[in-house]
Amino acid sequence: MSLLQPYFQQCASTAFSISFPSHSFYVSVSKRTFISCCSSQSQTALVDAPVDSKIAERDEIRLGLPSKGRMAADTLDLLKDCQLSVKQVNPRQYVAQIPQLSNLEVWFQRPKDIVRKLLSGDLDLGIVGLDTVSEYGQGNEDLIIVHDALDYGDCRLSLAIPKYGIFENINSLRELAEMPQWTVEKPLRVATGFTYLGPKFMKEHGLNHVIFSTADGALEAAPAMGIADAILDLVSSGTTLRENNLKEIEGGVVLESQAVLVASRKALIQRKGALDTTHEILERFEAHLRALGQFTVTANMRGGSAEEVAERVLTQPSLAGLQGPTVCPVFCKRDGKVTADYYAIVICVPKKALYKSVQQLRAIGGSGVLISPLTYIFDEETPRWRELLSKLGI
Ligand SMILES: Nc1ncnc2c1ncn2[C@@H]1O[C@H](COP(=O)(O)OP(=O)(O)OP(=O)(O)O)[C@@H](O)[C@H]1O
Ligand SMILES: O=P(O)(O)OC[C@H]1O[C@H](OP(=O)(O)OP(=O)(O)O)[C@H](O)[C@@H]1O
Ligand SMILES: [Mg+2]
Repeated sequence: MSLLQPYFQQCASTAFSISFPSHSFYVSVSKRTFISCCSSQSQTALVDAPVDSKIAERDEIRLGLPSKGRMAADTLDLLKDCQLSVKQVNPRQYVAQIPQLSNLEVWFQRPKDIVRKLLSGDLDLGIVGLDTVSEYGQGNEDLIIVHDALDYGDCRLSLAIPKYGIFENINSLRELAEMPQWTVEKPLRVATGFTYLGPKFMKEHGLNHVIFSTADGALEAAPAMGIADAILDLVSSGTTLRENNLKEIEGGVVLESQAVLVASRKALIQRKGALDTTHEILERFEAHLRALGQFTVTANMRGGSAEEVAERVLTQPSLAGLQGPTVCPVFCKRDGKVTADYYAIVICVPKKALYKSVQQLRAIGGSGVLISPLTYIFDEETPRWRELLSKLGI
């Protein structure tokens, strides 16, 4: 099999399509099985592939979280901010609970194993980087991104080349592809840990004379060591590239990544309680993440009526709030009579537009402007939930 290098692609719950360069055929398998997958780069991985239409029986829903590394602490912080604190007795214990979600078990795993275990049916939900889902999920349709922007772990998978030598004047993927140096005998050598996404990207962009090598880390050393011409790796600050005399090129970004909530489609459809639990987690995430970008602004404004004040507020582009301003009379007693000369307005403003909003409020007569943080914004229904139901065909 490794000689023929077939591509294995799960195409249905009970069947796999095995494609060879010239033809393809299907085999039906009726029980859980381990399948060795080979890519065109001879990279071999074991995938615990679920082939039953039924999922493994268990009562708990399992959520996989990164056990260590860059994503681990931020993931626990996000859950805590959503009032879903993970109770872990000690850091070496790999199973934990979230008391607010009684039917859920947390399992700490390495990010790539979270994706593999979602595919094998050993986890139902997971939080990892989109890069990891894309690399290790290999487009498997059982994986569904439930929340695509958890707002941490930002990075991009990007192609980089040396700043010097034959690459000095090469600044785009097109220019790199058009270099006469790359031939069948002497292909462009790319070092990467992304042995699925790398070849796929190159093929899709018409770079045919390319070979890949892989290493577990410090890839940026490969060009200077003479091992590779280019590297394909994650970049966030860009410091590692800079320090190793490498540069990114236009059109060379394979993927923009951040932390995502990912689920097994099969688990959401078949496992009792999985969809409800996912709904709750999604709602809490959405409510928290929406609120993160906003402040509540309260100000007093002199006016003849609530409508007149609202009209004045709505003339300003940064003061529209989520659905419009809340305007309430501020009552005071003057000469024994209760009157409302002032109105309090309450709006949500994007953090980025805070100062502009304060200026606009002042311009229309606002005074005593109070700014408070927002903790959660719960909408009637989150767009991502509707999207998820439609992806599930519900
Ligand atoms: N500068 C960065 N470099 C690498 N990963 C980053 C960076 N910024 C954010 N990330 C995110 O963090 C994840 C990597 O975290 P970590 O290094 O813990 O992963 P890992 O899979 O345990 O790595 P490894 O198995 O190679 O040790 C990436 O998949 C990516 O989503
Ligand atoms: O753009 P930057 O902020 O510099 O980050 C990018 C670097 O960080 C990661 O490496 P990591 O620190 O995980 O080391 P490793 O490659 O040796 O595992 C990644 O593989 C890049 O090398
Ligand atoms: Mg590195």
